Amino acid sequence: MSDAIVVVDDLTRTYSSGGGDVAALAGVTFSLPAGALIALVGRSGSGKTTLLNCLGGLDTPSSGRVVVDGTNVGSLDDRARTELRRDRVAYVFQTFGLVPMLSAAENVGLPLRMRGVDSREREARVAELLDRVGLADHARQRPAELSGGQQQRVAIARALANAPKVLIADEPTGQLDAETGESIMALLEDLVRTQGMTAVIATHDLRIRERADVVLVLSDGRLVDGGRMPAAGRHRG
Ligand SMILES: Nc1ncnc2c1ncn2[C@@H]1O[C@H](COP(=O)(O)OP(=O)(O)OP(=O)(O)O)[C@@H](O)[C@H]1O
Repeated sequence: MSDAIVVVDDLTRTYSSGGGDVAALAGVTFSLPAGALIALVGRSGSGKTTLLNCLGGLDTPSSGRVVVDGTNVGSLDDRARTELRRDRVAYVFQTFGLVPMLSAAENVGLPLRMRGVDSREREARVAELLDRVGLADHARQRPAELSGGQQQRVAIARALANAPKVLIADEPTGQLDAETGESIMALLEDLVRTQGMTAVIATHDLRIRERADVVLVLSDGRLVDGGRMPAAGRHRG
């Protein structure tokens, strides 16, 4: 499986809480091809967020291995983890996570600023990214001046800023009406197909199954479907 961009091997994550240990993930194994759209589904509490957080280095496995783009995420020190999150794995959240005081353009430019990209190059890249998500005319607006769907587009543009190999999205349409949610899913699919990025999208929206190359189904912390890697993603280049 040399072209796997994500390899998860016997991953467990156990939380200790007042009522005893909770096995949020219990022996999850799968591989994902580069350039694929992955839907992660399962009932509330099945472990979706925990899995995404382990992929993105926001949470640490109790045991098992998570390899993203050749890097063993579980064994990274803080600096390497920060670099992974800055350069190779990007997140999109249900609640958008934009900085309220900054304009759309400034929000999108933040990851570039953090990487030390100079202002001229940053401006060009931000304009390109906003155009890519259909917001070229909204660059100066702050999040509160944008609709929910537009805010999520800004968050997606920001996630794309450093050209990540893997985009992780946790319920990206959870706060949006059905039609707006559909347009966000269509945008994410289009980005996967045209940029060769892999997107892992946790969602309750079953329509994503129609778009996805792989559907991972979690139940009580176990993968009950989708562990096998298909031949390849449908990257159109
Ligand atoms: N920090 C924590 N401490 C204790 N238990 C936790 C913690 N985070 C998650 N859990 C538990 O782990 C299990 C999986 O939670 P997780 O948030 O990954 O599920 P989910 O599938 O994303 O749910 P939802 O669809 O509701 O977001 C749940 O039983 C949850 O209560």
